Amino acid sequence: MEIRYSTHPEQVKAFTTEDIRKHYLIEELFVPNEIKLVYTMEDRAIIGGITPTTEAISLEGYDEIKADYFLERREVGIFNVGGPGSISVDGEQYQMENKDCLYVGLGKRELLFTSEGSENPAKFYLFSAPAHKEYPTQHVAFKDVEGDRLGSLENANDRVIRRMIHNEGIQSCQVVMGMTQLNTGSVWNSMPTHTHNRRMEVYLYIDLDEQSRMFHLMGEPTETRHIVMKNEEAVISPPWSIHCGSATSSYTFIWAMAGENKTYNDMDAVSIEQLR
Ligand SMILES: O=C[C@H](O)[C@@H](O)CC(=O)C(=O)O
Ligand SMILES: [Zn+2]
Repeated sequence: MEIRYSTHPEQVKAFTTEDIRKHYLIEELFVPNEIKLVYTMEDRAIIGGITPTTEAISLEGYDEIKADYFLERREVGIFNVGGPGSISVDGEQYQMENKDCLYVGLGKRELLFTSEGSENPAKFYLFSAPAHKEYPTQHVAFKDVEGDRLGSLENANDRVIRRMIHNEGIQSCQVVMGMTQLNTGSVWNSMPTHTHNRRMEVYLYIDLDEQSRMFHLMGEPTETRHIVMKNEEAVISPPWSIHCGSATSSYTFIWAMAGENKTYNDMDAVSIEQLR
């Protein structure tokens, strides 16, 4: 498990491109037959990728969290961004098609991740946060969530947002999670942008082709920086940072938050005049 410390906005003013990437960008999440985990001190979230091939992969406790099993003091939201697979939670089997979501609460001991085939393996994306109460395990199939239309083609941000783990959906202690899909010809997400000092957020960009790049924007509204990202990379947004971006093609992203509250609308809107 890799550890990422928190950063102060004053530090970021002097960051080089390499510094920014080292602190916020998460590359190579989906390595065949491996578990990749990044523990960020921002709200103690753990971001992960699990890519089983021929054998099942078990998610266990780690010394970094001094836990005998992963969910001893945590909850986790999971999306499958690869081929079909399944997750077994204390013996209960959940089928996970592409873009399906599973929430697993505090206290579940055995988590086994399996791919249906090794040529097109499942890619399980994880977002975990500390939890103090058990909520039931819940699966939501992508096809069963209609979603809401946001933006417009004129503004190059025509998109569909699906909220899976949130106040009116799957219940959790801290984790709020969902997926936004940009329609063809649209490239901008989350603009006009916002911060939410109550919650950190992570974006995982998917469905970008090999030659496309995301120009993700971060930083204080008056000190913006950008990170050039590829398909299947994630980026950590500290609570004080904006998080939005534009890519060279349309794409999908999974957003995940944890912190002080679970109120999706609790955002501090940033007007376009404020941005520097
Ligand atoms: O705090 C909420 C998040 O940044 C995202 O949900 C924004 C988003 O999905 C979008 O604009 O499409
Ligand atoms: Zn946000």
